Amino acid sequence: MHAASMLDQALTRLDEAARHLALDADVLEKLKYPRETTKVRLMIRMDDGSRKSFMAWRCRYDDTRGPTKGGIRFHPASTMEEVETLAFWMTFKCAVMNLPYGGGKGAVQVDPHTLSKAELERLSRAYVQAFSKIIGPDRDIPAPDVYTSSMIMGWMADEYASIVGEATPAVITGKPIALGGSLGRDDATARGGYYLVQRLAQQLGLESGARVAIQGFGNAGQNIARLFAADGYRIVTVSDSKGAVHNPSGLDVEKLMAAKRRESVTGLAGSDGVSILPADDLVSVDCELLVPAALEDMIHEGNAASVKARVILELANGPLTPEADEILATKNIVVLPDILANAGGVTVSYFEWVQNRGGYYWPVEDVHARLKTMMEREGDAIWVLARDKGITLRSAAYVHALSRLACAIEAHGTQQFFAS
Ligand SMILES: NC(=O)C1=CN([C@@H]2O[C@H](COP(=O)(O)OP(=O)(O)OC[C@H]3O[C@@H](n4cnc5c(N)ncnc54)[C@H](O)[C@@H]3O)[C@@H](O)[C@H]2O)C=CC1
Ligand SMILES: O=C(O)CCC(=O)C(=O)O
Repeated sequence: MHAASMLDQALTRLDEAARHLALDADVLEKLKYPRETTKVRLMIRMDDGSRKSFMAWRCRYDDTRGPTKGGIRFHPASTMEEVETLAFWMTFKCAVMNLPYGGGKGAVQVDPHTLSKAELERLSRAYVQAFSKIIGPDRDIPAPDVYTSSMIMGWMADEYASIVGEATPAVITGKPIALGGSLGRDDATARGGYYLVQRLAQQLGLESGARVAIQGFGNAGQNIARLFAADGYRIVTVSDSKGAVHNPSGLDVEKLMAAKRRESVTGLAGSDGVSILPADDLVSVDCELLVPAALEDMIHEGNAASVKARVILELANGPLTPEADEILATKNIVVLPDILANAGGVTVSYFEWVQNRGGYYWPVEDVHARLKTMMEREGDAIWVLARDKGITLRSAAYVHALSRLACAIEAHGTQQFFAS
């Protein structure tokens, strides 16, 4: 991760989108900087009685369109710049989907795999204690991201309830169903991307039987593998942080998931024609559809030219650098951009928040139907905008979001209300 320049890189997409709109200078001034980022050193008791501290952040990038919304990441390489960049992307993602939210994000710099379950719970509760004045159902609403889960969201919701003295499920989404989570949030990130590909399959030249390579095999990667495999796509290569496995005839997704539960997808190597591949080679595998579903900057100046896929579905946030975008455009590779492609997660988080506030819970079929409608509506609008303006889908997604943000900034007038 090139964290130092991450936000500047992300802002180049804003500048590019601004060229296609007649915007007041105030709009760009407002969106160029995070509104507030809070940094806290969390201190927890370890199982052996010692104390250990961890750096943690929460950024509320922009709240013009509503309370800030975005996940919390537990990762050893997380930095403040990464959190601010992810929060910037959330601002645009929520606007792309027309959700009544601004953008936020949080992180703890930790490798959660080195903690016991009890230590992980203490760390999750410590995060909420530290940020309890920043989060809130009408202020800032966290959710899961890399290496956080529904179990962690449940602990966090429970901690918030004990701080404020009443159950407040709408403060956090991605919770366990038993604590007010929504049906369908578990696979929503992948499902949104899947609905988008289904909708655009003809224009993208994709059909059942197409070969798919997936980078990252967590929530987003596993669920997209399952959904595509059930639809007749052939999953030929999959990677996780330990390495990659490859089978040109197709990998068995259930077996991949079992191997991942044991430790890593690489555990499948040696069986049924499955070979190990250096993880870096995944990007250049022969396939029609490449799905980055891990971390930022995985496709860059150094490897973009080797991509053979016709289409890239960005389930990860920021997996392509701006330099990679340029190289891929010259190769006519279509990129379904993160702020649209992975927006299924936050969209079903929004449904969860709505259900929490209404106290009425929807069947999973309703969640799926509403998600499909929204992915298709915004996907179609962005496709048409890109075609009419002769720009990439990424630029069109930013133009689409920026015009909504600009309207909201203007509507607020000069004295924007800040809930503080
Ligand atoms: N969970 C969610 O609701 C959403 C997640 N995203 C994004 O999707 C991406 C993945 O997130 P999740 O699946 O939720 O995380 P996760 O924690 O469930 O899984 C992450 C996966 O990435 C793998 N990984 C880590 N480093 C890697 C590397 N260098 N090469 C290959 N694989 C590597 C891990 O082994 C793991 O399988 C992130 O960019 C996240 O921000 C985006 C929208 C929503
Ligand atoms: O579900 C949410 O609220 C946010 C998910 C997230 O962090 C993301 O879309 O990157």
